[in-house]
Amino acid sequence: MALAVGMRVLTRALLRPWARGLRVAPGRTGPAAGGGDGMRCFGSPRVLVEPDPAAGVAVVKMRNPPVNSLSLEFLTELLISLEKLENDKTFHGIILTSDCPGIFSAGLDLTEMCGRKPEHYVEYWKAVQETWLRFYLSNLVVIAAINGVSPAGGCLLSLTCDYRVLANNPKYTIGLNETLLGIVAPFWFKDTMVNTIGHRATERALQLGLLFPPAEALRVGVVDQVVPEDQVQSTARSVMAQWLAIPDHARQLTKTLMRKPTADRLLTERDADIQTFVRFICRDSVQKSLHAYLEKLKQKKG
Ligand SMILES: CC/C=C\C/C=C\CCCC/C=C/C(=O)SCCNC(=O)CCNC(=O)[C@H](O)C(C)(C)COP(=O)(O)OP(=O)(O)OC[C@H]1O[C@@H](n2cnc3c(N)ncnc32)[C@H](O)[C@@H]1OP(=O)(O)O
Repeated sequence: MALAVGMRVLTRALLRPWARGLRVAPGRTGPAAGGGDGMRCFGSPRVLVEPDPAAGVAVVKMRNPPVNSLSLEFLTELLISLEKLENDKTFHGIILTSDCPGIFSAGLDLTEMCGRKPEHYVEYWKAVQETWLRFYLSNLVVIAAINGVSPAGGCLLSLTCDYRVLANNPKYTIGLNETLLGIVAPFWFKDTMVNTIGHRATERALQLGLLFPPAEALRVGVVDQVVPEDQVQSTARSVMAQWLAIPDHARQLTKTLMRKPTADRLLTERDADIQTFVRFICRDSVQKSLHAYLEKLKQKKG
């Protein structure tokens, strides 16, 4: 039932004008294309997929410049790429990384949550929920190669992965910083963090809106490994090999066993969660905070 609802959201998204023609954008043969067996890079305007069929792995590169903010279009393209890879028996794992220098993802797109109509907020929030559910419950091994800063929704996306490798650069902070924007991380953001670093550490991190630099992120457990910047991709590949050596069915069932209770909570409260989001985001005080935050980002330049 829940899956059917998810499929409807995805199908509806695919029917949107901007989503048409996104299914395959054939490109150059990928550098990681498995010894020239002819499998090409594919993807969409904002998501580049570099397949390595020999290894059963695809590198999914987010390229929604300037900051990989998770707009409705971008989330839809990410979902389409994920679905395509999941439906292709060649692939057992994906490495999620960024094509935008210094930025993994700036999180949810603030312009999707500012000055729009309630119907838009409903549509956007459904896409955010769907992305979390799909990545969190994916049967594939998903490894985040975090090669840039990763606040809020960017951090959440990495937390849906099975393993996180972060580049050792003090600028590459990661965390759920929603309170700094005057907004609140929803319960499933919080649950995902609790499952990763525990209750007390989450309580502190979320209330203070902490963005952890690499050493701190490793200490608290937000990431699993911190490596020199030029070793992020190779480390993600070695870790992937280790995970793919485990019998797939046993690993998948264990993942489901660990994650399903958390996902079920959102699945059973999905509509209520949308209503809560829309009510919250429509508040004057919240809109003011978000506008002020966006303005601050813009003024930073000048
Ligand atoms: C009871 C409660 C129940 C329910 C809760 C309901 C609702 C709340 C839930 C909402 C959950 C929200 C999750 C989020 O993810 S919110 C987004 C959080 N993100 C951030 O705080 C990051 C903001 N960005 C930055 O800090 C910097 O941009 C960054 C990423 C460090 C990069 O810095 P830099 O390279 O210097 O680039 P600029 O800052 O100059 O940015 C370039 C350009 O991008 C625009 N931009 C940046 N971030 C975003 C964004 N997240 N969304 C949209 N646009 C963004 C920025 O404004 C610049 O635009 P310009 O036009 O000036 O070029």
